[in-house]
Amino acid sequence: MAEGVKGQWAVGSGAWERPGTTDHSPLPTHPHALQLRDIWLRLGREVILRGVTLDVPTGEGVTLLGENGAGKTTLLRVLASGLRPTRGEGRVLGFDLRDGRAVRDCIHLMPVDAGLYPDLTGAENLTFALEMHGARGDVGAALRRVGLERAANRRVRFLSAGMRKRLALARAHLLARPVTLVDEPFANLDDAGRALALELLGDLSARGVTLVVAAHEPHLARQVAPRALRLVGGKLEKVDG
Ligand SMILES: Nc1ncnc2c1ncn2[C@@H]1O[C@H](COP(=O)(O)OP(=O)(O)OP(=O)(O)O)[C@@H](O)[C@H]1O
Repeated sequence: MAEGVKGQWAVGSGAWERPGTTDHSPLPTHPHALQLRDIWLRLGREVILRGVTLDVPTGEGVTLLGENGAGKTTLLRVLASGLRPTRGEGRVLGFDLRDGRAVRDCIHLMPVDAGLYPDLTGAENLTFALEMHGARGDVGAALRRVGLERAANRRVRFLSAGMRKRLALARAHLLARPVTLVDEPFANLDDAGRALALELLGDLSARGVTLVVAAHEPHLARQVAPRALRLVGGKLEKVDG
């Protein structure tokens, strides 16, 4: 732990079993899934985040709101250690954000564009994701659950936007990382797809996964991630009600 921040971070230890898989190798757990302290981020000439401080107890669900361009995706990328803050510090399950490898092992980010490999099939994308995390799971069942069994052997580049979103949700559900960040999970989905997204994310939440859901549909997102925060002017504001 860096000098100067001792005592600022809650500590804890334990083991995490990957829910939904047959792989029970322990991962660290911690009373706080996310801890951010005065995070600033500049991208080019623009300062996107201007002092974001956040504590998310493990297992809590957070809905992240904010208008287009507010910085939701950027904040999710910081949390996934994909972008290094210009200033400030953060921890994911006790791991310093600068320890990208440790953070990426316990976190999954579902990007807004689904973040799939276009030249792999649906089944290959899921299998590859499991292998990357050293986890096991039932790829066929995951594809069936999201209604993509017939698309299992089609390359992702030939799937529709909604089908890709379903596949990305299936991957997030299969991986069930202790901290799961989802960027606009309801976009591009039909009514049944939105219900499915709620079901899969609700399932993760019920298993103790800490969810952060960036969305423009608070009425949906808060069903699975009740605490709502809004990014305004690069800072987080509490949303009442
Ligand atoms: N690579 C980049 N370089 C420079 N600026 C960027 C970069 N990526 C994003 N931005 C800027 O950061 C700001 C926040 O973008 P971000 O995608 O985080 O917003 P958002 O809240 O997710 O928006 P939306 O609701 O439209 O998805 C925007 O002004 C955007 O132009």
